[in-house]
Amino acid sequence: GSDASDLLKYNQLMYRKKCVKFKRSHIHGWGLFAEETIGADEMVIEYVGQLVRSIVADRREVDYTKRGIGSSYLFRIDTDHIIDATKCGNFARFMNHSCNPSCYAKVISVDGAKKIVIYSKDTIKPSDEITYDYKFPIEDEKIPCFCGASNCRGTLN
Ligand SMILES: Nc1ncnc2c1ncn2[C@@H]1O[C@H](CN(CC[C@H](N)C(=O)O)CC2CN(Cc3cccs3)C2)[C@@H](O)[C@H]1O
Repeated sequence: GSDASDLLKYNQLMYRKKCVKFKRSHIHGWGLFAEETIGADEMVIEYVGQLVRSIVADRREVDYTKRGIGSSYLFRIDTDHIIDATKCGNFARFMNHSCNPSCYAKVISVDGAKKIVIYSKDTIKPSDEITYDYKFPIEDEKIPCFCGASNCRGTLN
């Protein structure tokens, strides 16, 4: 099933990381870009960070917002768990949102530990920006989306 394939691809990714780097993005600030061709349905990168429970993340979000960091290094895994990449994370935290993304996020279990991995949807060419749909919950205070896709929804939330 997909679990076995997830595990195989995760181990392959740990053995040989995909060549990616962060550069200025046309979408927003810094973005993550492929430096090699990445095939369709490949595991591109893990969204690394601290696994925290929702109540801890809520407290941190208030603190980060007060310190002007904002809350967008927080990645929700499920109703009770969040990955916080604010203090420790990898390049994955530079990925921007797109309404027509090159990748998608998936929660997998590795030895019982939940992890967020980013899979390519289609072939990604060198210097393509690596994006995924943030799937932010709908909010009153809108964040305008600059992904520029023809099917852009106009906002992130
Ligand atoms: N399609 C989009 N349209 C508009 N804005 C976007 C899009 N997609 C990502 N965004 C912004 O990017 C944040 C997600 N960020 C991804 C990387 C970001 N580009 C960066 O340079 O750090 C991480 C958060 C942590 N914050 C630190 C900051 C850096 C500069 C101003 S605040 C940004 C999001 O919360 C958004 O504010």
